[in-house]
Amino acid sequence: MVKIFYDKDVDFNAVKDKIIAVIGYGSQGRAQALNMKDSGLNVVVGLRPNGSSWEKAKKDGHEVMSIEEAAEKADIIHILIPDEVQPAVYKKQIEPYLTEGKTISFSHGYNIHYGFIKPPENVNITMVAPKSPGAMVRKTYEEGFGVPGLVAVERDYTGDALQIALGMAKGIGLTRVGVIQTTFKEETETDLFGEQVVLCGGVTELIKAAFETLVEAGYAPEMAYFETCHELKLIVDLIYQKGLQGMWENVSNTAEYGGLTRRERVINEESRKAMKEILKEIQDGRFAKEWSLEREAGFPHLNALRRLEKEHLIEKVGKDLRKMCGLEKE
Ligand SMILES: NC(=O)C1=CN([C@@H]2O[C@H](COP(=O)(O)OP(=O)(O)OC[C@H]3O[C@@H](n4cnc5c(N)ncnc54)[C@H](OP(=O)(O)O)[C@@H]3O)[C@@H](O)[C@H]2O)C=CC1
Ligand SMILES: CC[C@](O)(C(C)=O)C(=O)O
Ligand SMILES: [Mg+2]
Ligand SMILES: [Mg+2]
Repeated sequence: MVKIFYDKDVDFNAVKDKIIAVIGYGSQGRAQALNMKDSGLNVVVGLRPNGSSWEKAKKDGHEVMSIEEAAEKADIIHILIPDEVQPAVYKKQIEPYLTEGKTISFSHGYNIHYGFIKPPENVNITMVAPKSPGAMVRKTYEEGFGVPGLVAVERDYTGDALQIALGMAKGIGLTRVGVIQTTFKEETETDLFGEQVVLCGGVTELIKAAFETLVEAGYAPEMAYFETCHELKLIVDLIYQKGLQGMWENVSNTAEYGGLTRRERVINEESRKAMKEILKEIQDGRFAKEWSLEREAGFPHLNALRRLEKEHLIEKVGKDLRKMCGLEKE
């Protein structure tokens, strides 16, 4: 049984007198720093002085300083820069200031789990991870609610590491919805699997394959776009709000029968085997090693794949149709 924490289970005692340095001001950094500050916590933001985030964070009213200064000043150093740059920034700009009893905190277990960051023995290692992109973390907080989240403790040096992680989770607004206690290993492996197989990898390839099938068969790309991409949101919203059952109840009986009888021809034993292989690569560290090598080489594969994705017909058609629907400007 998972343990879930709500607002009523958590207080700010472990964090209220501490300085929390949010390192990075991107998707998660901005949302989490603003939410914790608005919740009354002592937040400073650590950034590289020549980067574009500096002015943004200043404009949002934060006390902004270099990463080294923030790491030195803070009791809790919450690292919210991209996973692939964290090890180098940590080693040079954070580790020298990570003194006894401090807490190093993450929103993804990746670098700790795969050993790319190895903090000293005399600090806490914690995780507070919203289960949502940053924009939603901020938007729902401002609306008085929040998004669900995870907390984990990899090392409890001070004896109150869980209370520190939970205090931060409350400040971010996550305990308004519910925060599950997990481990760095479980969060890392399930997060990577989810984004590779369903959320980012699986769904985009499914959309593209279905779009290409219709276009190759002579159907208008605009029709193909609406059918294989645009309407997906409506279906996902139904599943999100009412579960699979609620979705089936809301589509036509024809769609229900066709979907239930055909889906295993698309996602079948072969796909399940591929999912198991992908999970194995995540579990045994092959994916992490590949991603590190890709970064060291200057992202050649990622850049080529980005270019191909950008040039796909679905992107050109989609842009025009999203403009038509008032979803995208310019
Ligand atoms: N994106 C999401 O919604 C989610 C992310 N996470 C996790 O949260 C963490 C942060 O991810 P995310 O918010 O996407 O990150 P972003 O890519 O949005 O981070 C951008 C920030 O990192 C700074 N930055 C980038 N490179 C460097 C560098 N070399 N040195 C110093 N600062 C740098 C940028 O500063 P500058 O302006 O100076 O370039 C900017 O402030 C990751 O661990 C991720 O896995 C977890 C859940 C969801
Ligand atoms: C789904 C992608 C994600 O895992 C996320 C927003 O949770 C990420 O790494 O960005
Ligand atoms: Mg995720
Ligand atoms: Mg992720």
